[in-house]
Amino acid sequence: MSATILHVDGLVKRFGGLAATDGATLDVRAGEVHALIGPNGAGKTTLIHQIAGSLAPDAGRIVFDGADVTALPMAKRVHAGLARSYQITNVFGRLPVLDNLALAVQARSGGSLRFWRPARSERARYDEAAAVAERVGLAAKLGRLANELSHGEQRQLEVGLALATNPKLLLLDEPMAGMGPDETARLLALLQSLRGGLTLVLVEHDMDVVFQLADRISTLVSGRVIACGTPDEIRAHPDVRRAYLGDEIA
Ligand SMILES: Nc1ncnc2c1ncn2[C@@H]1O[C@H](COP(=O)(O)OP(=O)(O)OP(=O)(O)O)[C@@H](O)[C@H]1O
Repeated sequence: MSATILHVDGLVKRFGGLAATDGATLDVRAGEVHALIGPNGAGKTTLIHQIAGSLAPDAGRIVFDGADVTALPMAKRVHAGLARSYQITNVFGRLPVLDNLALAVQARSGGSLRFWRPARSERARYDEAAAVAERVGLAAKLGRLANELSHGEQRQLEVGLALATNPKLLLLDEPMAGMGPDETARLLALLQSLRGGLTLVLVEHDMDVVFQLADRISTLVSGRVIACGTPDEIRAHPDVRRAYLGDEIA
């Protein structure tokens, strides 16, 4: 069995009187694809924000790759190898795909946005950006402006921007949202191709995607993980069926 790369212990986040996460506990193994599912409002996105570091928990602990990162700001978590795929609003729409990726590579190296840089490191950065573009299926679109990409291609670019930070674990919040069947199939194939070297944690409402992609699934209800297991175990789990899946996957 693989080692645990992420241990989430008793995370709580309250918004006024509402506990969006209410003692969420979860273990993610190195190299696995781990899906978070649950009904609307169960706290999935809140949990992803807490793991990424964009939302501070009110209680609980996050241990990543052997270190307690609960109090670390997001940028330091990215440096430690814990990255989140962002919505396209965070990319430079009027810059080409390749430049967006090169900026993400630069951000990882801690580079500032100086206008003078040694030519060799500049070339290395662009070579690396091109390699990431290839990995996410955008090798033919290097010169295309980000805001001219199709919706599915923008999602591929988002994944590429996260990959450019060279993560050990990648968090994805509803990667398939708003995509048609062809685009979904393409992104699914891309995520499949990442398995192994990288650990993936994703929130996804498309159960076909979840059950095809995930090695293990955690089910969140009212801010707590009520069950964790393989797709077969989750499909058959009486509490999960009662709380969420019902006849959907019968
Ligand atoms: N910033 C916020 N302020 C107040 N309430 C919030 C905030 N963010 C989330 N909530 C509430 O916390 C609960 C959990 O929300 P969250 O978005 O984490 O659930 P989710 O499982 O991702 O839902 P969905 O599947 O609908 O995206 C919801 O009741 C939501 O309304």
